[in-house]
Amino acid sequence: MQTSFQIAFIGAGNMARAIIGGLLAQGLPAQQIIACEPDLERLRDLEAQGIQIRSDNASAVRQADLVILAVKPQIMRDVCTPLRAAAAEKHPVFLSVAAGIRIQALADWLGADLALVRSMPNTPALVGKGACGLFANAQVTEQQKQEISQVMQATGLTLWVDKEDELDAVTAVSGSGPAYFFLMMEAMIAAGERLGLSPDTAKALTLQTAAGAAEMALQSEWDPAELRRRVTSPKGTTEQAILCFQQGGFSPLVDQALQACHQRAVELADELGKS
Ligand SMILES: NC(=O)C1=CN([C@@H]2O[C@H](COP(=O)(O)OP(=O)(O)OC[C@H]3O[C@@H](n4cnc5c(N)ncnc54)[C@H](OP(=O)(O)O)[C@@H]3O)[C@@H](O)[C@H]2O)C=CC1
Ligand SMILES: O=C(O)[C@@H]1CCC=N1
Repeated sequence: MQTSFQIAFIGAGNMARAIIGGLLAQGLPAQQIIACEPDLERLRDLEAQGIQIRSDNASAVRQADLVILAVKPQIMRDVCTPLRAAAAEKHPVFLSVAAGIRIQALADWLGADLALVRSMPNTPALVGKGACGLFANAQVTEQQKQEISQVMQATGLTLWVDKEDELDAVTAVSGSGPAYFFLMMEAMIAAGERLGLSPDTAKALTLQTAAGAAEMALQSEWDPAELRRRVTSPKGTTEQAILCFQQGGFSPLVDQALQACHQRAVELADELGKS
């Protein structure tokens, strides 16, 4: 990928590292990335890959065109407010990946005239299979949106949403979504073992089946419901498993889980968004 942007990551934990991995894999030169954490020792592996490292967030903001805020929502306010002066000097675009931090809160903490993007990525960004929702404030220009799309597309699917509130739904579906599929994998591997497969065999079959089902659903002209029906022979084996899921309330449970996730994103925004 090509961008002239210097990209600073404030916080270099799980999500930042997934995006960084995706960007490097797509050929972004490591020197265009700056990673910031209070403890420099935790950044040595990134430094070894050619990434610039800093323990001073403000110095990174002064050097960046795009600042990716990737700290926990609970500390976002304390991390952002000391960056106000550097932001006013350099005017980079800020992109937050935090669940439940509204653009208005970022504007209150960083500066009302700044170009701000709120996003909800997910960790499969690391392998270029991420899914990311984005919402920009009015200060973000079309050209900046295009540049940000180009950066985030290096990590996978990238969609702009029309209303900021939609990002809480994006959180429930794809931000947190990888964990739901990992949970399903954990349960299937354990069940496979109980049915007599070795742990390695149960894991290999489960992961390949998950990847195969996802790839097939992406490539197929049929929707997932039809693909499911095509696996489910009348009076066959799958039918028994699906019946068991349905009798256990699988679809309402998934609905409840996503509602709870969505609700938590709204709660976080209400709790943490005060200026
Ligand atoms: N993990 C996920 O799947 C997803 C996460 N997100 C969002 O990404 C954000 C980060 O989450 P995640 O990566 O999981 O969390 P992590 O805890 O893994 O990463 C946050 C990093 O920020 C560091 N940090 C703490 N204080 C500062 C500071 N003052 N300046 C710079 N860095 C600091 C932390 O260091 P230390 O550990 O020493 O405190 C940590 O390494 C959250 O807002 C979350 O909502 C969004 C989508 C998916
Ligand atoms: O669990 C969380 O709060 C973060 C946001 C989405 C995925 N992980």
